[in-house]
Amino acid sequence: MRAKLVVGNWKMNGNLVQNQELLTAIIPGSEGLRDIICAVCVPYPYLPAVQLALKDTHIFWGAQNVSQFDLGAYTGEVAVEMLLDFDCRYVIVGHSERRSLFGEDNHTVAEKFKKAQSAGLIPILCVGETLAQREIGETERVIEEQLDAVIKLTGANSLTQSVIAYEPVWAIGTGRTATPAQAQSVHAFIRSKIAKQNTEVAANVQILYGGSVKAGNASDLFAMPDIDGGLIGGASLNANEFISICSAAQR
Ligand SMILES: O=C(CO)COP(=O)(O)O
Repeated sequence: MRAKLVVGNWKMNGNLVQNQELLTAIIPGSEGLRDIICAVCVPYPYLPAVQLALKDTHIFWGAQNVSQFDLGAYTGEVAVEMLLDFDCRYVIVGHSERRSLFGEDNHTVAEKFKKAQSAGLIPILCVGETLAQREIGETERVIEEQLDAVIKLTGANSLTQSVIAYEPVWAIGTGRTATPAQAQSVHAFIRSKIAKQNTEVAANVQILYGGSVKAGNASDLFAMPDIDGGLIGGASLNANEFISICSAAQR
């Protein structure tokens, strides 16, 4: 049985004071949660403060990106070893904002995935199609290419120690959510694709949905058989919303 997982992606938001307020409100709310894993992925500079705030709680933390390179002359980059210094458990790789705004292609994302995993971090691999791609019937092809780049570099077995997040680009920050049936259909496609290589890995890998998840639509999404939780953007910045979404993921 796969555990449900809800991850907040704070994106480039917050400051020291606001983050502390947010976590102070989330922590007590998280204490009553059962059978679900919660985490927040925060901007790099706040990792020490977030680690300090969360270290004795049930909430895990992580980063939103990582370098594909080893330590060295890469100005402005952050290496996996640095994330380990702050006990990160998760790192998001290949978010659509990184792909579209910062030029990360499938191969770069796969390298980041591999680097994170070889250091013992759990990569959260984001995949998803744009509206234009969906409208011309390319959804499965796009997602297949995104997954294949990782499988080619690391092997399908590596997906056991990872999380996949299906985030349709047209649903991110738009208030437009994929219907539970639309999301389920893509999640089932992802799982069946992995099953062709390894049925056990396919049965165990957590596949999250992301894109305008709110307290009001989370239960219907999480009730779908192949949706194992959510990757939450905007709503993760509001403690009540985030805790409600986590509660909706409880069995
Ligand atoms: O991109 C997302 C999470 O990574 C989703 O963002 P929103 O929940 O704000 O749509």
